[in-house]
Amino acid sequence: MTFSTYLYEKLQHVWRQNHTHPFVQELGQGTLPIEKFRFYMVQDYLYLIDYAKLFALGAVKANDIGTMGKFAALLNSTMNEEMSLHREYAARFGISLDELEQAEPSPITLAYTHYMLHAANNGSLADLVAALLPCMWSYWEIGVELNQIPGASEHEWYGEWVRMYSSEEFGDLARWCLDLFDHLTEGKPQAELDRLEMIFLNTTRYETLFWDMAYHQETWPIR
Ligand SMILES: Cc1ncc(CO)c(N)n1
Repeated sequence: MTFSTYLYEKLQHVWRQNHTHPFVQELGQGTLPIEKFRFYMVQDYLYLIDYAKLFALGAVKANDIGTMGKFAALLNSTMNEEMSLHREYAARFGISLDELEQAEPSPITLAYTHYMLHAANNGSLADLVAALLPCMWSYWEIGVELNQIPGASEHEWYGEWVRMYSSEEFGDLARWCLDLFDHLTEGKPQAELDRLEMIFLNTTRYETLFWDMAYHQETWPIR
């Protein structure tokens, strides 16, 4: 069994909380209040800035030219495609570039991105990928699952989100990340696998906390 399959099966009870979260369910049903999605978009833009840095660090930590090139391509497509799509999508919700760039990260956004950057900066390439994998994999799975709800991909406001994350292009990225993780963890000592499992578990949990933060539009309780 690959390490990703092992983690996936072992952590299903945590993993599924992302799928069943009211934010995700209401997004798929098209009933999510627009202000909650608007709040999510701004925080997710801030998230993507640090997420892109993980790809840059992946290029630094890669041990072969092929992997290095792939991380460079991921950095480029996140910075110059996904984020510009995000800006256009945000504009439809009346969110200006200024608002996106001057927004303050919420406590959860800050904790999540800094946790990922800490794992990536201080660990091996496997640590970096363990931090990254739940984000990509769970968004892809959620995208595919929501895309099966009749009308979800054509929804006036949320259809674009569903189409983006259920796309073959996004699926290819998630699959590449999965294969890399399984390759990097093959035959690794148990102590290292245990550390990677903790990182994977924590970023899976942070995904749920991120949906929760958006659903409740949580900012700093202290201004
Ligand atoms: C919080 C979060 N996780 C994962 C993704 C997938 O890119 C995203 N855009 N935002």
